[in-house]
Amino acid sequence: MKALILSGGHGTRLRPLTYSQQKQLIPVANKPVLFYAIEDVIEAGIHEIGIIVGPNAEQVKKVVMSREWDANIEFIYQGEPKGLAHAILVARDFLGDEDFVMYLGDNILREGIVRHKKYFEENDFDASILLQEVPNPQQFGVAELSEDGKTIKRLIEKPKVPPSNLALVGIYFFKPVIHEAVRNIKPSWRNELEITDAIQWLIDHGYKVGWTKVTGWWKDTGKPEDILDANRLILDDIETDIKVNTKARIHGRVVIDEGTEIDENTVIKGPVVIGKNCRIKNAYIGPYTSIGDNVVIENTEIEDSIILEGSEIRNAGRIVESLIGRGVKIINGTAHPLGRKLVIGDNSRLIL
Ligand SMILES: Cc1cn([C@H]2C[C@H](O)[C@@H](COP(=O)(O)OP(=O)(O)O[C@H]3O[C@H](CO)[C@@H](O)[C@H](O)[C@H]3O)O2)c(=O)[nH]c1=O
Repeated sequence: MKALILSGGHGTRLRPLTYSQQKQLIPVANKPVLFYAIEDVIEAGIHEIGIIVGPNAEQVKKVVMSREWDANIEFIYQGEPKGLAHAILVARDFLGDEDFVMYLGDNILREGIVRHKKYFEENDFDASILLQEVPNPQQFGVAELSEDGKTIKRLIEKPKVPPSNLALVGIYFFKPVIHEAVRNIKPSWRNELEITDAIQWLIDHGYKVGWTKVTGWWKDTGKPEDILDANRLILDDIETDIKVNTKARIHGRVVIDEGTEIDENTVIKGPVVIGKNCRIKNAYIGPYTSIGDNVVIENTEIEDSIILEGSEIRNAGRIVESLIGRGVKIINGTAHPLGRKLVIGDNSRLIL
């Protein structure tokens, strides 16, 4: 089996962060979202991975190749994001005539895919999808099951009136017949070749489509709230690992990487992850916070937030539920004229 991981698209719902970086590279608990997908497929014994790349192809390649993987990784250029089924079209040569798992690079699934892969393989399905009950099915592909709940009757992409609350998770298993399906569907109202339509084509043509239910948590990290939520869920599982000497007062599970200096006036209450070479002074770092490499924090309280690498936060009061990009400066200055002095990117959100 091969894997096709999707890391293209524009990530419009995550602007301004996605003006400068591909959305699947945003770190959750200091690890790019995309890495969780790569780790899951390798854990399931798949070592041939194709990664679909789009507008920021070079950036994705650089970040992925900065680490060693127990897999051959090929990058497949999609260009404009014309839909999930379009990604399969452009990956045709890479996929050949093998079964494959398609994994959306912005999805994180706590339990991984081992159990789901086994179910697909043991039941000789032509395709198998993963479903989870959600409170907001309008925002996903939704499945309607047969009366006995055994088979899938219909799949609809982002329905206004959902026939159920069973959302399609962004992980799909396919036999090569999917190539015929993606060649035979037409673009949707949003002008994309939808994977839900391709799977519906399989159902309509008598192919066997199975499904498994996700038991642990699953997150589509398409929006800032989702990234913060994924961060909380991942941090819930971390183990303490402090690689430096510090006199800071530390409670709960905390990870601190090499080269980071934290003074004795700082209080850290886990779960918290702090990267390399940070400087933290007279601060409070509260639960569910992830701090990237080379961050400076002084005289500030931060809780339930993600701070990306190279940012500097001084005398900034209390920061909560925030997603702060790379190289950001938040400083409470004393120079006249006093007041908020802002240099903010397009589509930023400030709640003061
Ligand atoms: C359209 C498109 C997307 N992508 C990447 C970007 C994202 O990492 C990922 C998902 O794309 P999005 O456009 O965000 O898809 P989204 O609206 O969340 O919906 C998809 O993912 C949902 C689950 O997350 C499913 O419930 C939906 O049925 C499915 O259509 O695939 C590509 O690499 N190429 C593309 O052409």
